[in-house]
Amino acid sequence: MRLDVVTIFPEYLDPLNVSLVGKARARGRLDVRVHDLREWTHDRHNTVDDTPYGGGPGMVMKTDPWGDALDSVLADGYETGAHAPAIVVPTPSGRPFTQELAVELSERPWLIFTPARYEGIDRRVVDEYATRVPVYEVSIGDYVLAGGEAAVLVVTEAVARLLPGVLGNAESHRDDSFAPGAMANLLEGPVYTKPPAWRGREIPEVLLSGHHGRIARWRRDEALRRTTANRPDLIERCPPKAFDKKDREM
Ligand SMILES: Nc1ccccc1-c1cnco1
Repeated sequence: MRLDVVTIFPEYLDPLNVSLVGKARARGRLDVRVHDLREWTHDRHNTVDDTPYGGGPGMVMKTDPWGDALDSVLADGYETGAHAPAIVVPTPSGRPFTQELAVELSERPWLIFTPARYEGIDRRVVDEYATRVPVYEVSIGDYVLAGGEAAVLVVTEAVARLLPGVLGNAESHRDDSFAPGAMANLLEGPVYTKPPAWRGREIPEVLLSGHHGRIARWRRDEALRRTTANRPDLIERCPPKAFDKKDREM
């Protein structure tokens, strides 16, 4: 997968050089290119924004720098063999970013992120490029950020970990919260590791029993408990599947 990010704060994307995404890049699973939007400005002050038509607070990001940047990134990608790009616009007014959307994005060969600052990007930029490529307007949650770069980090990590060969077997995303299966749509329950006792706190007995069926049931009960407490909407929306026969017999 190729990822391009066009931003006025390229250094904000430095975390893409470390950890899971950094390793995926080193392994050649991910080709990440970060571009400074100001490269496509031509005035002395490298201007990227202006006052909004119709008045109102804040500034709006201008059409020309974005248009020149996206034309350049698209041309470069096509010239180097990339194909089927999609533009991802982080915005508070976008569709919610979910695991399902992460899976959809992970199946695309090329994503171009356009994190905006200020009040957003002149709408004509999205309208123009939506005639050429799929455009995903995506929100990572109902809160206000100063810009979309943090959302790019979130989306990139959620997508990268789904790429083949990025997660080792030990880190399989099979048991993720929201992954399909009996625990689908349930939050993950508590986890424990050595030592067996810590400051007078012991491990739940069942986890030491070696009885896989009882352990599986305990984990599901704990997941149900946590989901009911923290995300009752997930229970209402998709009642968890019953344990299948093999679980009951274990
Ligand atoms: N608040 C923001 C400001 C600028 C660009 C994206 C966002 C955003 C994305 N998801 C939630 O908020």
